[in-house]
Amino acid sequence: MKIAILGTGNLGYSIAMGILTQDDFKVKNLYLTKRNIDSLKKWDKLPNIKISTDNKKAVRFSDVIIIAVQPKQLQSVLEEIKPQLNAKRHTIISVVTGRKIEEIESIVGHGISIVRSMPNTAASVGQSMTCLSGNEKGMENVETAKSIFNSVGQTMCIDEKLMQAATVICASGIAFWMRLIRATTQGAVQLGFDAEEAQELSMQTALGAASLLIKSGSHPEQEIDKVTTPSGCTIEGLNEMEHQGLSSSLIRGLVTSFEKINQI
Ligand SMILES: NC(=O)C1=CN([C@@H]2O[C@H](COP(=O)(O)OP(=O)(O)OC[C@H]3O[C@@H](n4cnc5c(N)ncnc54)[C@H](OP(=O)(O)O)[C@@H]3O)[C@@H](O)[C@H]2O)C=CC1
Ligand SMILES: O=C(O)[C@@H]1CCC=N1
Repeated sequence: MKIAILGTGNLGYSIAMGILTQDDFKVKNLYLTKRNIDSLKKWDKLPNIKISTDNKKAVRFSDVIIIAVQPKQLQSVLEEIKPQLNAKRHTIISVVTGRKIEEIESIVGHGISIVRSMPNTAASVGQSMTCLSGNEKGMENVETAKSIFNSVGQTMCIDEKLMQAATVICASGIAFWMRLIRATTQGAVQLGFDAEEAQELSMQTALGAASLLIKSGSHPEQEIDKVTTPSGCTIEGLNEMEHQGLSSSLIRGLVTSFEKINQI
């Protein structure tokens, strides 16, 4: 597969990194663009990778076009590449926040296969959660998008109506979970661990909690019941966190983030 990433910034770079560092997924060519390519120079010598400022050339040399520019930059990039697009050959995968499939179609035309996707920066370490939806032609080719994003994590096909919510939960979610890990690290330091140890304890415990749910398929409360000894320290801490609004503040944060995303 020949893939172009137009706009290799934070997210585009994470996707490229994920694709390049896993073993099973074979990419014939990876064409990476941005306007200032200094930050990509170190990849220039790798085989099958092209670094360029030329979006049109990238499209001509690729089958799948991942667009990872800022929302305000999307229109001009689409207008720039439109003359190069071939409905029989190309699939556009947009990771751009808040830009609907119909907005992309209104610029490039209705015959083009379009997949709207929402990965996250954990793609760089093969652990993205990526939501996908597409126009009719895009859904015919959705296996192509799935194969790319399954190579850097897990995928879920969703109704496009849920894409904004998916952005908050999965993409912004990386930042939210980082803050939780940071806060538990700070708590561990206050309880006597040095900073490095504290972060290790916090990270591995977060990974353990997620892994328990993934592997057992159980509900979080079932796992909580196994940890909360009657009159013990866990329930005491948990209840204090809830008195201080832990669940409520998380849910309110998600809803506030969702309200903002609908203005982007
Ligand atoms: N960061 C994240 O975790 C997530 C981001 N998103 C969405 O992904 C998109 C990218 O986000 P993010 O990576 O954070 O943003 P960045 O600003 O880091 O990346 C955008 C990149 O696009 C490049 N660019 C701008 N204009 C052009 C152009 N005309 N041709 C080629 N490249 C161009 C910029 O580089 P240069 O200026 O050198 O051209 C920049 O590297 C956004 O729409 C964002 O909402 C979605 C999910 C998660
Ligand atoms: O913060 C943002 O707006 C983008 C969308 C999700 C992650 N970054």
